[in-house]
Amino acid sequence: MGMEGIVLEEEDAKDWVYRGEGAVNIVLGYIGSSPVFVGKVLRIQKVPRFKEQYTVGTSDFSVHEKILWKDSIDLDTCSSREDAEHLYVQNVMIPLLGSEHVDAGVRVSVSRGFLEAIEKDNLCERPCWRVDAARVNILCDSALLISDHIVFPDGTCKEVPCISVEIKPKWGFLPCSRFLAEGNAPKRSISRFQMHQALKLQRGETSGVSEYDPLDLFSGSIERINRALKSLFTTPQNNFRVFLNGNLIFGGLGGGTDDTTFKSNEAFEDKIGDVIQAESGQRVTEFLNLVSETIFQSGVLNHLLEAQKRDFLDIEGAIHAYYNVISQPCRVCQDLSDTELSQRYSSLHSLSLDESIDIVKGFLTAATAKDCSMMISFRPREEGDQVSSYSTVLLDSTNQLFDYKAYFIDLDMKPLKKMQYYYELDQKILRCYNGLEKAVHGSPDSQE
Ligand SMILES: O=P(O)(O)O[C@@H]1[C@@H](OP(=O)(O)O)[C@H](OP(=O)(O)O)[C@H](O)[C@H](OP(=O)(O)O)[C@H]1OP(=O)(O)O
Ligand SMILES: Nc1ncnc2c1ncn2[C@@H]1O[C@H](COP(=O)(O)OP(=O)(O)OP(=O)(O)O)[C@@H](O)[C@H]1O
Ligand SMILES: [Zn+2]
Repeated sequence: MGMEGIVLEEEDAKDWVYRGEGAVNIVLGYIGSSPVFVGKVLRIQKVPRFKEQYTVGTSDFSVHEKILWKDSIDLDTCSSREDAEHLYVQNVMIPLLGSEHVDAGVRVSVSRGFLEAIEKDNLCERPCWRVDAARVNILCDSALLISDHIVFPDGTCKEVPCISVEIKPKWGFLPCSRFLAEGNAPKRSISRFQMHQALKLQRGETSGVSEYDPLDLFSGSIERINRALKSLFTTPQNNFRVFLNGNLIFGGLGGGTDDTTFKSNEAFEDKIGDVIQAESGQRVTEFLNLVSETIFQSGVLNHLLEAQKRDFLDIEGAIHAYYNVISQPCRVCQDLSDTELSQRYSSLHSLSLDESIDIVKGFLTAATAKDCSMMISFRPREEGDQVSSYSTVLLDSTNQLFDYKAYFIDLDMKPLKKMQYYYELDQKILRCYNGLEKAVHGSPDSQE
């Protein structure tokens, strides 16, 4: 469907309603009647408030970034950041995740009046802390039109309910790089997500530790997938949300870690009564079974795991390749006084530019896959429904058959300059986790 010639103007803003947002984008659902937009969401870029100037265009891509991605995207010919992001999804992420699970969307032109109206009209819907942090970037001239993953477009005439989950799975594997320092051994046995919880707790970014462990969700075992879902339900943080007919009924809006709007189990049980035909008190369990079964059967996370594994050296290895790529002295090796230690990384520093580029590209691609979310939507099929174009899943215990679809969202390119930050964050997480271990198990030299 061509979007040429279409420009969203100020008066169109009333047809778009707040859906949610992350740190970088705000997402609106469509309630108007234009066939071009029905069943779509609009994803609009934001700009941090503390940043003095709005920016547009691709000036924020560095020379090295342009070289890094040159085989997949010609960043020089991109007219805007949306343009570049769109090509990144199209050329880098879709080949990894499969086009049946990703909609790259199309760009649509927006006027400044439209963006200003969107900013003004949605202020009260947005979480305060998100409003304080960023606003709509009114200098953008386009936004992305993406299919709305929480509705089924070929709406039957009957009112069929639709229930959707949004899961931010995070890192599904343990690193096994030979470049991990000895002191960092916990990384080989404890998930990054669980270790990060300790730091988040210490920094007050969460008030409680999540029970969720991504290794369960990615395990391929139905029991462990189910355990992961139960943990997500108990401690959702920003990793789990549920929508009923497009409305949030469980989890926090706006993506924060700790603004979970707690809804009692009973209220949730009542709300999903139309979709899950189980007795009250059993519906949550059955719903989580349905999601587990779907993840298990569809194998949709296998692709994501493969994409995440493009990081095969871990940041402790990739950081050295990064300094090769930007042709600067390695800050990590510089700080190592011990020559023996820095010898360890000399093999990385003698790699060719192309080899270094491949390592860093793999790392950043994996970073996208470690931070994206997955949306799975379900609608019950009824006796007499025609053959469905969707996959189906059977909920054994209630003998209900559901259409479902699974999509990945938020597949943004991670900036190259974040590499040093990734290295530092990793060190902080380890220091904090090791400190905690000591506190719990006693220091190594304390007598038992
Ligand atoms: O570093 P992490 O694992 O904490 O991930 C960040 C996310 O934090 P969380 O999932 O809550 O732990 C963080 O999410 P929140 O803003 O905390 O919801 C962002 O997704 C961030 O990506 P970006 O800077 O917007 O490109 C994420 O940064 P990246 O590491 O993916 O670049
Ligand atoms: N295609 C879609 N269909 C339905 N809902 C969507 C879609 N895309 C995004 N959303 C909703 O909007 C929210 C914000 O979108 P998104 O995660 O893309 O924002 P972001 O700013 O890029 O996030 P982050 O801070 O993680 O980078 C999502 O959490 C989801 O609830
Ligand atoms: Zn180095």
